[in-house]
Amino acid sequence: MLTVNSISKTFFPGTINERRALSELDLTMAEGDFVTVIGSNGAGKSTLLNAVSGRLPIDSGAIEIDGKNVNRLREHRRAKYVGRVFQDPLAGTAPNLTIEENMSLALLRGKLRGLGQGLSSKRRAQFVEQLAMLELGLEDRLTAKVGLLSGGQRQALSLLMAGFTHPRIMLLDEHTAALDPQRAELVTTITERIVREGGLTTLMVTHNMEQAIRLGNRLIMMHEGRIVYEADAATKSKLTVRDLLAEFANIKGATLSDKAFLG
Ligand SMILES: Nc1ncnc2c1ncn2[C@@H]1O[C@H](COP(=O)(O)OP(=O)(O)OP(=O)(O)O)[C@@H](O)[C@H]1O
Repeated sequence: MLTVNSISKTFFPGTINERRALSELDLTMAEGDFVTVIGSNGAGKSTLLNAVSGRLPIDSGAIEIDGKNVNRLREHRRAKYVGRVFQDPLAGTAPNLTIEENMSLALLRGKLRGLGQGLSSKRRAQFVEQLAMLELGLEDRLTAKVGLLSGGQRQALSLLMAGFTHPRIMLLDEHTAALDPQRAELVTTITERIVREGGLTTLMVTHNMEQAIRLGNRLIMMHEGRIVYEADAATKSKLTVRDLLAEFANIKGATLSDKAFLG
């Protein structure tokens, strides 16, 4: 479904600030795979997601979605294949638009059309049904401005919207990291549900090793732009945080992400 074939990315090549963020990285994901990604600071995790979403052009290698090379497909064109939720709850939604306006925009993602002539009652009923699934009471607040919602509520809405159009791949970039533990747990539960119910192929970066083990069917560890450790479903089901720490210890010069031990 997703094939990442030997991709490399260097920032500021040939300058004193040169940074090799991805180094001939390979990753293949089958339909329905849910891969969690952990790694040291600056390992290239966000760059990998940026490369897959088309936010960043890669220097070499190829990215294929459903066997189709998307290297030249710009981010807005790739948006119909790719759903994404960022760490910052402010990033995925427009604060000055209402909940229903945000949801309408999400439905139009990847299509070159505006908000059109408004919402049909059928569509509104759909929104209510989907919001009710979040169990946050947002279904009663369709016309509330999204800027009024809490970070956790906005992240839950972003997730719902990202899953809306059944993207071929869902990218989650530390999307629970900015939330307090209780809200992070809630958003994690909603993530599991949206991924499961949508059968979404998902790539999730997290600093939380316990979460990385608990969620998904595969786990990868990155360091210096490469995948340095990989656990398949069978290995992952028996994996412990201790095992992951031992794997980290095996990587020369690697220090865990600063946030690795935080909730
Ligand atoms: N836009 C950019 N311009 C210049 N350098 C960048 C840019 N984005 C990332 N880098 C560099 O590329 C490397 C990989 O960064 P990336 O953000 O992908 O790491 P990460 O694994 O997500 O790290 P963290 O866990 O700290 O968020 C780092 O050395 C970083 O400084």
